Amino acid sequence: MALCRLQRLAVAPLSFTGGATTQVLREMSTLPRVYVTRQIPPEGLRILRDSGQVQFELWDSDDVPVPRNELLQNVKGVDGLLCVLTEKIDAELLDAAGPNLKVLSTMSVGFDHLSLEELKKRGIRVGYTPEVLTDAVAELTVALLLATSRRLIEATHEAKTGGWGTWRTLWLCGYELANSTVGILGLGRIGVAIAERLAPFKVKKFIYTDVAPRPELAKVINAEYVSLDELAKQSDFLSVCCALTPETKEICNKDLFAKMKNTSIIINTSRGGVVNQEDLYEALSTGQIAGAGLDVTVPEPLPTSHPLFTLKNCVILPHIASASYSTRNAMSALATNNLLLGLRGQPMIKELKL
Ligand SMILES: O=C(O)C(=O)CO
Repeated sequence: MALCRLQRLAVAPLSFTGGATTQVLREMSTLPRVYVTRQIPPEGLRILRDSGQVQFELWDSDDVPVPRNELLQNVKGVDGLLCVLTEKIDAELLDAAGPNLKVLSTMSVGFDHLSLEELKKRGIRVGYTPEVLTDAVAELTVALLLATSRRLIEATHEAKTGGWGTWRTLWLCGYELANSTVGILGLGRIGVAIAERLAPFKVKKFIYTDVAPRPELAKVINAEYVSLDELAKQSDFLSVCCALTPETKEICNKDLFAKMKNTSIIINTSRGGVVNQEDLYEALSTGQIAGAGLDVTVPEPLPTSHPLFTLKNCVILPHIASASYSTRNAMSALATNNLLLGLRGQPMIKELKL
């Protein structure tokens, strides 16, 4: 497949080359070898090329992820690996890479695709990309919340397809943020940034839950710490912002939905695995809750035949929360810098404590 060809690049002091010449250069070069699992945005690629620090190979497509078998082949003997969230970095892959692999850098804030235990066991350092995407994710969360609560997708569909009759008193009514209680499940930088953007909509109260109170962050948005039960009971809008861990897997399930108000809306911009989708379908289709806005699902992409797509009160986006040009470039730059620093044995800008 032309799009998915493996591009081999050897960077300065070796100049760009390709094909057989690269092979020769690779044999001659003593520069650390790096594999990049995706055609990352230009800023990161430029840093990698200009560094003169590594020779790298790239899966030269953004449309098709590198097939697992190819990935297992391509990582053999590399010193560094730069991946995105679609690659499962587990024991099999780390074994395939072998003992040279010292640094893994993921172009994501989430790290549920990484087996941290296996990475730690092998002494591999891990970089990731928090903070640079906070604004983009918060912005998209607000957009998704409003699209869901004010039924924007349904409304444009009605307008386009002849459903727009006379002005009607209760047609396409939704729920407003003014005087509402907004609950945040997992209060971190992103939860705070969402609350900061929602506050001017005259939200009455912010509440949150987490494994423990986070007073420093909560103070910024004047949020009250409550139990998960209270979060479900009180929230008019429940924004899921927690990482996917064994503890949070499917934490939004039928027990939680049963405690929510039938006027409440859940928004998930974290990871699909935090929500039990069968239970969500049930809660939405029976009117137990009013709506859901999902930027993340299990699996991704969600098959177009999935029952959630049949529901008018479920707005589904294809995992685009961080998808602005500036943010994706910043993520690629940070991921690349983390990788290069790690390979030099220096502290990364953002490194996971394993
Ligand atoms: O960075 C992540 O973890 C994402 O989900 C994409 O922005």
